[in-house]
Amino acid sequence: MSLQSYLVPLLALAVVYGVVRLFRRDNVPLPPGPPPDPIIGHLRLMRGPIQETTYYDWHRQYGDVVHLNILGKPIIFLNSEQAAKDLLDKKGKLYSDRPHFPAHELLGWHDILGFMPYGEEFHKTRKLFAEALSQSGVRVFQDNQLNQAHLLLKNFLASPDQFSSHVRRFASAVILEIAYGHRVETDDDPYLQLTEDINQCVAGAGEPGMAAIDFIPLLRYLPAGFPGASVVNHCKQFRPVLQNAIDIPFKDVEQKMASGSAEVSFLSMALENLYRTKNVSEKELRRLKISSFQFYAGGSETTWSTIENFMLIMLLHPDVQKKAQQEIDRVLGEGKLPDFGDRESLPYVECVLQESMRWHPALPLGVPHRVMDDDIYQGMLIPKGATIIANTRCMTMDENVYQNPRLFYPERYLPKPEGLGEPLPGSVFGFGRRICPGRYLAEASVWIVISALLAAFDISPGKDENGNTIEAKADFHVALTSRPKPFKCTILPRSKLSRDALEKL
Ligand code: HEM
Repeated sequence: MSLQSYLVPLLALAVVYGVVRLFRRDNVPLPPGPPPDPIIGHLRLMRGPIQETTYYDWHRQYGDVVHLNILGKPIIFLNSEQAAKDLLDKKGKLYSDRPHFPAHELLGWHDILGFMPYGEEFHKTRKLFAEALSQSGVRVFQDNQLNQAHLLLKNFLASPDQFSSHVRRFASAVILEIAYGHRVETDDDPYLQLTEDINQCVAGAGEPGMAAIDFIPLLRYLPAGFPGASVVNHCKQFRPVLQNAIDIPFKDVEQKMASGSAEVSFLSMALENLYRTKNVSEKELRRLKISSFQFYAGGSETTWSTIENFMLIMLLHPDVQKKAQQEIDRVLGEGKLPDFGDRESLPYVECVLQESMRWHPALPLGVPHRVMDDDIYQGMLIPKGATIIANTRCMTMDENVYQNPRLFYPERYLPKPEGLGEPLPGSVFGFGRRICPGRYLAEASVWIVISALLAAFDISPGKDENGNTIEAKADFHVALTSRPKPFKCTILPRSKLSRDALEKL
């Protein structure tokens, strides 16, 4: 048979496929959503900090999958864990891309794992994380987490009013030691300043996929005073600061490895592996450099927020705090501090951890995914290129999954009849091929801190300057990560035994 005789039927097939696809696409409705304005679509709805209650209402009104369009750009909200699993988990190959984030590109973050497009480089980078942060692999970091947790307790004892900066320091110190082998000894450690710079930089760049510049890329060419364009200035100003945060620790580790004084870390181990191969390329070095930076860019603020959320929740629910303390006293004995080996013997504390992450997830809207081709889900079109938001906040408050979801009720995870037998929140670390690679490390860091705090301290409402009790309020910042607005609390050792144990640390 000649080439032509193959070509004609193949071309005909391709045309038929294209026509069927177009026809199918045109006849499939988009998911429902609130009514848009002409031309600008839902732009007005997205201005200002996004109110999670709004999304919650949309779920009730429009269902598990909601469609918005902003200046013609489709955004799909997945409001139930089932919808997110069906699409992001089961169709991972299609749904694992990230939207283009112009603000983060201006910062020089184009090749950081969290914002990287799906493809070959993604797989190579992700492999580095998977190797270092597997469920069993993260056990090697437990000594570091325990030491830092004990340091946190000592700091709480010495200056309880500064609890927020102590927690922040804990979250950064754990990650810095794991990523670079750098041990934070003092509060004026220059590496802590680097993590501060990153946090400030992230905060000013807006929510990835939700900032004005994500919808109007032209903003980058307009004067900073133009509405929505100030983010461009912020990114340009922070780019060199961020470059330092990427370069300085990397060079430090390289130098220490050359002089034989480097501590074991993610970066030193990865560099050692790399140097075993003959030709090390610039690209491979850059991959390691940006990946170790991603450790603290991804792991510091999220861990800090999760622990502070827990602390505020304990103020709001003193009965839960008491019950968890009773479990710890019963299992470990009064005045004893927990170790990782105790985790399985403290099921109620485990439920408190999971319930804290459900009741107020640190990343309420996850990190946006992007669908790489048209898809049809339950008779609705998910158009190619749409930004996909896994609406964690809605998922964790889903009345179809959790009875009375607004109630903070750790027992809900215990098997019936003692509890309600409800599932652990499966959405807080994201989905599919982009699921948080640091989740085992993160859970371990948060667990050791909350179990040690419960064992050693009573956390109760703070006092104002006149000595009156300040009533705790569930008041949170709404941004990429969500944590409480500054609040006061009283942190006191639970007993003489606890104080003695703390003073011995
Ligand atoms: C309690 C703390 C943490 C929370 C709540 C959290 C949550 C998340 C979420 C929701 C995502 C997005 C997943 C998706 O796109 O579906 C994510 C991504 C990511 N997280 Fe975490 N995370 C935490 C701690 C950490 C830690 C400790 C590390 C590093 C050591 C880390 C590294 C990353 C990275 C690299 C990504 C991007 C993954 C990718 O795009 O493929 N995270 N995290």
